[in-house]
Amino acid sequence: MEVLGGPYYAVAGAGESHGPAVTTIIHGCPPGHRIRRADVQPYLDRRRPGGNKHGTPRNEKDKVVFLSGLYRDEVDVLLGGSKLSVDVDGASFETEGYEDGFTTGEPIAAIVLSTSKKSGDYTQFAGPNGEVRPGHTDLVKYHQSKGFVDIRGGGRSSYRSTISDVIGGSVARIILQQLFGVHILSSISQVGTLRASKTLADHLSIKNADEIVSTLDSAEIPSIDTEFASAAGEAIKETRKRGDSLGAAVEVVAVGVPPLLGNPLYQSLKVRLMGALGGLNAVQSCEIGSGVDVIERTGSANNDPIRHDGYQSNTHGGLIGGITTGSPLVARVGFKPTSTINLPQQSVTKNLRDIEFELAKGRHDPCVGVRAGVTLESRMAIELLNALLAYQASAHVGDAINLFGDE
Ligand SMILES: Cc1cc2nc3c(=O)[nH]c(=O)nc-3n(C[C@H](O)[C@H](O)[C@H](O)COP(=O)(O)O)c2cc1C
Ligand SMILES: C=C(O[C@@H]1CC(C(=O)O)=C[C@@H](OP(=O)(O)O)[C@H]1O)C(=O)O
Repeated sequence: MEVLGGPYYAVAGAGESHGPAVTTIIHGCPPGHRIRRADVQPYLDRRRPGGNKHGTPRNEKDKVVFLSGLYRDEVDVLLGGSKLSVDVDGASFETEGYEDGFTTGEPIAAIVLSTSKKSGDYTQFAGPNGEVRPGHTDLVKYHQSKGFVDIRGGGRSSYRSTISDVIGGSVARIILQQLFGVHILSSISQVGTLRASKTLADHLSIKNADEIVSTLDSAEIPSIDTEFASAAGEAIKETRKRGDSLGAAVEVVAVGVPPLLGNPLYQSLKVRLMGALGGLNAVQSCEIGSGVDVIERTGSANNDPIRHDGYQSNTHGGLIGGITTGSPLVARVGFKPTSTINLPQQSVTKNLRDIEFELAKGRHDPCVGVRAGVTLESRMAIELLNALLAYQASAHVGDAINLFGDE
């Protein structure tokens, strides 16, 4: 089944790039946590298309409406925000979404409408004679679906589907922050051949997290290294003008992570995290801690010294044996250059006739790394909350379970 996280905290999504809406259902959310729509919306604002001049020109507002799973007795506060109206069969129906409530432990559903679609731009890809973009899902999805794939935008394989990741991840990170003060941030560390000279992992702590968040949130290229960010912005602009695209790397770091979460082997937090981050659209690599740099080190240079108060350095990136150590969780994710470009390329039609492919129309990101950070953070939050719930489900065998006091 296509869910993120799980089995304890799981996020299910539905909806194509040019469909009416993207729908999300969160299963397994623990009860009693305050969730305000206004606390989730800023994460969707970071993800939305049209919010960054270095991203796709498609401009969606992506306002979230919560439909279930929240409650409080002050119903005017619970319902104090969004309205939902639908016209069907000549009749109009109106209701309110949830604005501010406490999780009940029951499924949380949310909806985000898609309103800025130019589906006519994609007729080039329709039917058996439709053309195939090298690097996108057009060919494999067409044949896998026996020709019934939605070809508008990237269909279900579009980055638009990650609205669900961000809604599920935002609820998870709000809860992790309420419980343990966890902060999860990301920073672009490479664009093409340009590399940042500062790393987020070296600079982030629980104390300065809010300050770093506000700097990154206001940046066009969200990177802790502002000099690199302005050079990267220029490179993206120039590359887009030439009709081409650029790859990127994004660093994701969580601080305040509780120790001892995660299973040791086949479902280890390392496996899960690498799958969750490495499985995102356009990702080609996912490194933990020092990543590929460890290959050239000796053990004496790579081992993190330990004292009674914890690990003294963090080449391990917060995980040993797939279990959290309490050190920051550190990952570095590598993205390929956007496959949809404005240059001629060799390709085929869906029925495998050779063609010289040229993109007719469409709105695309010239460097996918620019908008990817919030989704990586969200996926990390989902895996962390799932691991926390798994720990609590398995680590207290033998503890008394009482409802009305002592037996
Ligand atoms: C933030 C982000 C934005 C993206 N925007 C585009 C885009 O505008 N055009 C495009 O062709 N691919 C875009 N992609 C990549 C495609 O979704 C992805 O390449 C496609 O689903 C195929 O999956 P794969 O590259 O993982 O094999 C984007 C990816 C991310 C992470
Ligand atoms: C719609 C979003 O980004 C899209 C991601 C995407 C892709 O192939 O992944 C391709 C483009 O799709 P379209 O041409 O349908 O607009 C991007 O704009 C979004 O992030 O919400």
